[in-house]
Amino acid sequence: MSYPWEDWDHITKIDPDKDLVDGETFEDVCETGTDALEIGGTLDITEEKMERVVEATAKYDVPIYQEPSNPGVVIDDPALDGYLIPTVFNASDSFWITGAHKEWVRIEDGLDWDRTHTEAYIVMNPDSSVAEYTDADTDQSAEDVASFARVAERMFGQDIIYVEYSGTYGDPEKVCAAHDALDDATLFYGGGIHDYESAYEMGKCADVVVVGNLLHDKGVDAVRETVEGAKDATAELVDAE
Ligand SMILES: CC(C)=CCC/C(C)=C/CC/C(C)=C/CC/C(C)=C/COP(=O)(O)OP(=O)(O)O
Ligand SMILES: O=P(O)(O)OC[C@@H](O)CO
Ligand SMILES: [Mg+2]
Repeated sequence: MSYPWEDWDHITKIDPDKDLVDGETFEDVCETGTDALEIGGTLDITEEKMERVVEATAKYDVPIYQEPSNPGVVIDDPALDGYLIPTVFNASDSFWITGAHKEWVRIEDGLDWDRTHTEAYIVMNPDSSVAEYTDADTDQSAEDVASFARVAERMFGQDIIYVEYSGTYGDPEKVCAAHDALDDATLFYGGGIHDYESAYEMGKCADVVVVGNLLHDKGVDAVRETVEGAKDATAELVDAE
């Protein structure tokens, strides 16, 4: 089975609760060269806010995925290419590993399984909302992170492993360790990517870099730089093969 994210280098994550920089549009976001849009955030997300972003981005070429932070915000919109459903491997509360998923399946009849995929998160920034929200155990060495990644791929059949430092730049050694532990699964990295260099450095370790806050704080020119960094990192890895 092949999946679209196997060809991606860069995702822009849009938080429906936050505004774009003044004067910028969703068309500008779609023209940054990013490979996909992921729409989601942890706090204060509603169906209405989700719908607004999907509507504004649907007419452009970039694929759009919803990343719901709880079952109550999932929207049924044909414009979505799919759903990327988190499961947090280092959550202390099993609700964030399988519990929310069970509730979702229980309340929702007729889930579109072909468009539904999971992301195996390893949450690493103790100060992020997502770490607090899921009560994640973020004290993980490179070896721990690599082992979680291997468990996710080999024992739980996950196609996407996501090392998440939301809000802060992570430790490339840990991200590279996760990458080395994987055979075929795709490694996403997100957290604190803010310029060409940071995208390039993490792009050397992860298959896909995810850029979030930068879009809302600095805007599309800054995001475009990170697209270039991520793409250059991949191109060099391919050349070296
Ligand atoms: C079963 C369904 C439909 C949903 C459950 C999904 C789960 C387990 C969610 C756990 C939390 C999670 C991993 C959410 C993904 C979104 C995310 C990481 C957003 C970024 O969060 P922060 O940057 O920390 O938050 P803010 O930007 O909102 O402060
Ligand atoms: O907002 P930033 O720090 O770029 O993180 C991106 C993403 O991984 C958040 O889920
Ligand atoms: Mg955020």
